[in-house]
Amino acid sequence: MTHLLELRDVTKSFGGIHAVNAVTLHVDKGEIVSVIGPNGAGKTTLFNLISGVLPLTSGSISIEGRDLAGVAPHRYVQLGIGRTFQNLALFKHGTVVDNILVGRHWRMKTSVIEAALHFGRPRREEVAARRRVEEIIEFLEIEHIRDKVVGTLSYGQQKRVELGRALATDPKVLLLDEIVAGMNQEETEDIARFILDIREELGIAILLIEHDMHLVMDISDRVHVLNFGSTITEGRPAEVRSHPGVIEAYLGTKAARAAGGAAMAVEGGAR
Ligand SMILES: Nc1ncnc2c1ncn2[C@@H]1O[C@H](COP(=O)(O)OP(=O)(O)OP(=O)(O)O)[C@@H](O)[C@H]1O
Repeated sequence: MTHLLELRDVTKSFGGIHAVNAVTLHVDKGEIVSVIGPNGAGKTTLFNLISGVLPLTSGSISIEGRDLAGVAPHRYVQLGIGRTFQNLALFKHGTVVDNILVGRHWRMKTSVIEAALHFGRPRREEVAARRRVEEIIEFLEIEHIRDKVVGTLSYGQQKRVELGRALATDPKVLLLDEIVAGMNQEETEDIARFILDIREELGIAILLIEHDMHLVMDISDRVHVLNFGSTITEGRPAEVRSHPGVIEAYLGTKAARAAGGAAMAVEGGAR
């Protein structure tokens, strides 16, 4: 079976450190998969490999059966890999519309030179791009801030704009890097709802890195656990939560105490 996104024995070394070590994982259409692990486990490096920001040391990554070896990083977006970043990477002086439109332009086929030579396609593409941006704005319920300068918005609103920009690339799989970090509970619940809607209504698969264990356990179909770059285990949230290797990996760290507490609360139905 061809998976939507497939990593096989993916390794990334920095000098002597295996930041990611022989990781094999996949995401199928319609799935929400989370990658968790203590600080330094290799999660961000893994995302940077999947989105073409970093080259692999060894192994392979494919999307819809197409091996990404030799594919230029900017083409990853066109092949359907979209992402958000851990630290907001928005144009703070641009409006919400401008920022989401940037995502659309990453996806568009027309280059600047082509745009200078032909008129028909670029113009049609531009009209279609603006229409798509408006659909995304409506989907994310941010009509009321569409013309606001991004730098003036709250952190939660900015995160939503970043989500919008990633959606504007029309991804087949969307990588969300700690999308709810720094958000309050209400904002987190809003994002959880949007993630589920993105899957249900837009048919986009999701791969997320997350420290918020409530979110992970609530919305993931499968959870992949890393520690020191290697996979500890992979499975349904309930299986992963009680895995001895996972508990051990988290024990003693701050994230672990939060995670352990969250896991227990979830198990105990305290939410
Ligand atoms: N550019 C780099 N050069 C050298 N080492 C790196 C580089 N990037 C990451 N590392 C190392 O690789 C390991 C994995 O780091 P990574 O940032 O991927 O972990 P993480 O799971 O995302 O951590 P966090 O939860 O804190 O964001 C760490 O030991 C880190 O120091």
